[in-house]
Amino acid sequence: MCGIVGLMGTSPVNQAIYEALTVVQHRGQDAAGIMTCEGERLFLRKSNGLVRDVFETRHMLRLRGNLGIGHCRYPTAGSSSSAEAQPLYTNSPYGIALAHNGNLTNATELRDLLYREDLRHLNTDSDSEILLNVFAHELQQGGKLQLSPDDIFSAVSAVHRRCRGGYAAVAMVTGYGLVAFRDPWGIRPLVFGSRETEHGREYMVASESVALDVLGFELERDLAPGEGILIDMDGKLHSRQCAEKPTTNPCLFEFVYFARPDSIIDDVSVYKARLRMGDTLAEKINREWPDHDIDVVIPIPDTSRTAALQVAFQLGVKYREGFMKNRYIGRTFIMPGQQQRKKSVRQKLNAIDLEFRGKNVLLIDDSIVRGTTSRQIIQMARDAGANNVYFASAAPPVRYPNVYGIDMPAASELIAHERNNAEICELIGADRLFYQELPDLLEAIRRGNPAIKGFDTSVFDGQYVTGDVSPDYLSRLAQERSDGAKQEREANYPGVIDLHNSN
Ligand SMILES: O=P(O)(O)OC[C@H]1O[C@H](OP(=O)(O)OP(=O)(O)O)[C@H](O)[C@@H]1O
Ligand SMILES: NC(=O)CC[C@H](N)C(=O)O
Ligand SMILES: [Mg+2]
Repeated sequence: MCGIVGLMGTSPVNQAIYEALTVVQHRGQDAAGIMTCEGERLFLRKSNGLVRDVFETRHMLRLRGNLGIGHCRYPTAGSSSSAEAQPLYTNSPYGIALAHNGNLTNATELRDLLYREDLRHLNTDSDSEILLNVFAHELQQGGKLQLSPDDIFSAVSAVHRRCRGGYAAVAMVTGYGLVAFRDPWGIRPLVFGSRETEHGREYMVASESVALDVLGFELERDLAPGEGILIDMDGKLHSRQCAEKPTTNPCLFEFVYFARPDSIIDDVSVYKARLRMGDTLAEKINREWPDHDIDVVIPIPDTSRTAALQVAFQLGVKYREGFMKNRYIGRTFIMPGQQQRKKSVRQKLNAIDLEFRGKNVLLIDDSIVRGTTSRQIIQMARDAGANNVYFASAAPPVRYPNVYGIDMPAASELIAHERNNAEICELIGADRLFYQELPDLLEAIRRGNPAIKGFDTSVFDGQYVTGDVSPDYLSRLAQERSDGAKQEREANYPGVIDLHNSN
């Protein structure tokens, strides 16, 4: 998914950006980067790895200035090369750096136009480098030595006209300030907030509100779909709706899995939405199986815990933490290869036998995607002596690829693709399987903010809100980015030598 952060401060921002990145680390574990700006100079450190591993003291000392942006990456395009870690930089015009969460669906066409018409050079296969260069080209079109906020917002409008897909972005324009914008469909989340200091007001932009909380910033609001904001070098906030017909379609998977429960997205508390997912899931179980024989409800840590708690409560059954999580193993779903994901589930979770022995257990997970977790966990529950193992997912079956920032490019890798409940149940080895209904999931989220009319429901129903995702596009994507294709590409990849990086 990727986590992004931007900060316009009144004192050096390096440490605050680092801390904010550790708070959005759950969105991307593969690479991290920070770029800061002091006067005319930009400073960059980025590399593969977790935030805590990428930045050593010597790097932090070099990241000078009161303005900066940061990124932690979960790749959905290009390669895993550290050259594609973000922020990305282009010198012309003005010196611009950008960090992006999401995925462009018209990257191929844009790449071609950037070469042929805009005469721009791209050095990586990253779609984020494309987004950066479209923004840079559009800023250059103004041809001004001195930029005004209007010029910056016109460039954001042009980005919206040219780009399709999911994108939330933070950028620095050297000499002008911090810019942030959100795609006109409102797929990817982006919030901003501020805090008062003795030297004036500071602004922070982030993928999730939890980053603002932890850093002591007050959440002002979400960026509206299509909106652009600029915090200029005097610390003044400017904002503008830059899209012609914006709509709000937040990604359902943020609420199901990606976001931290203590975040608020589009005015919906993720925590409360997950509790409501638990309520409706329990209702369904009760409806379909009123005389159930479930002895205990057990969550699969971490993300399912909030929903599981409420399932147990509504069913009137005990809630027990039967699986312990190794706190030093990250999220398995966002790991890059299937082998690593599979191995990490066992390393990450271990059963407490006494909670399983001789019991009928209902395991709850937030979602079943490839089935990597559920298959192994059900076997572990059996090995621990469970009598019957039932399984329930707080999300509906995931049947279609994601093209907006989640690395699920191939339908064939999804366990629910072209399979019915009975077939999935058998494949994961459960005695019974329950899925949340899509209308119930929508309602669980919408109850937090009835003004949200639409959602990006694509992984559940194959409807893509940007309107440009054809069967042809999906089959090309599957060919290029399936686990097998990725493995082969990375093995034969010559690598990109990074132009602007230091060790
Ligand atoms: O069917 P799968 O392909 O296994 O994907 C779904 C699982 O992956 C995620 O867990 P993850 O370990 O990534 O993170 P978590 O600790 O936040 O639950 C999610 O919470 C499910 O448990
Ligand atoms: N998950 C994301 O937001 C990925 C951002 C971008 N497409 C990349 O691959 O780096
Ligand atoms: Mg999980």
